[in-house]
Amino acid sequence: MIELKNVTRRFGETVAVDNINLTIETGEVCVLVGSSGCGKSTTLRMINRLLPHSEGEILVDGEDITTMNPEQLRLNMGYVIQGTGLFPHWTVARNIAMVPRLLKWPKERIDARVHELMTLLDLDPQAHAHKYPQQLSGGQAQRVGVARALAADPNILLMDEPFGALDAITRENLQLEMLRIQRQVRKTTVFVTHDIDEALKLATRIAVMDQGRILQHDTPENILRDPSSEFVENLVGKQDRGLKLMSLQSVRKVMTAHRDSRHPEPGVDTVREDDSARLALSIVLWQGAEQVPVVNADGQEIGFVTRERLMQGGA
Ligand SMILES: Nc1ncnc2c1ncn2[C@@H]1O[C@H](COP(=O)(O)OP(=O)(O)OP(=O)(O)O)[C@@H](O)[C@H]1O
Repeated sequence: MIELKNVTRRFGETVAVDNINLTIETGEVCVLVGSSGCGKSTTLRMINRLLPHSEGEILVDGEDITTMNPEQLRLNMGYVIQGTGLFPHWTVARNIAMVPRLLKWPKERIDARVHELMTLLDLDPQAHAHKYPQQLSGGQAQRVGVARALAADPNILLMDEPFGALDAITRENLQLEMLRIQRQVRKTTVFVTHDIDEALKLATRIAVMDQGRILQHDTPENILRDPSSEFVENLVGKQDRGLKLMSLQSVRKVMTAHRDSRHPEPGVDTVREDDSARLALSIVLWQGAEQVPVVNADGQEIGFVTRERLMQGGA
């Protein structure tokens, strides 16, 4: 658990972070979102002591970080930044192995860990382990950055606009990867972005920041349903809130189940039970259909979702 209590950071006259209180529970993904200059990165960098805080207290698992050795603290916190920060003259494998080498793990353990992480991040070890960062695509390099942050199995992951420089498709793929990996490894994560859609997709809870303050700290659903101020309302988008809520809802929640699963009709569009209600709505609207069949991970048809139910869904 990470706790920020009345934390302020000043740069000369500028108050970058203004007396914030924030608790990030173990295993949750807290996304800091807000416009440029609102204090997101400063908040993140105070947590791993890359920046000292001017006032207040920051506790990790109940312990004040100023009483800890900064190097030890950072070894327990993976850090991923935009543009990766990989060492250009080191191979992918060596970049990922950076912290385990610092910790003097035996070579076999390091090799096994590099292999395991590259596989987890969908990077073929045979094809990529011996490449240099400039031989990778932007998306691959960012995956290596995430693998490096996870290498010594830290409890905490700090991610500062990690997907900010990527094209929309690669970005979406990496967001999905992150959700998958998070389900497997459950790191306490603080994630900075200025993209509200990225925040809504990835967060357990979102902290909306403006001018160094936290305006609202709540689940994506509550932020959409009940924005605490006009600023937050504008940030989440007044007009398409209903659609965004549907993106958060799975088909599973709005479907009618068949008594027995069956083979789907050939050639008919289907949705999976963990697809979003928004996708199902898009399909019924596009096809002018009254309902769409729902399949499970094995491709068996297990139910259907109706246009009528979907139209009630975002309310
Ligand atoms: N090293 C520094 N020296 C002086 N002022 C700084 C420094 N770092 C940040 N600031 C100021 O503190 C404020 C918050 O900056 P910060 O980088 O935390 O914002 P941010 O929300 O992460 O912005 P962005 O999304 O553009 O990265 C800004 O006004 C910025 O100019």
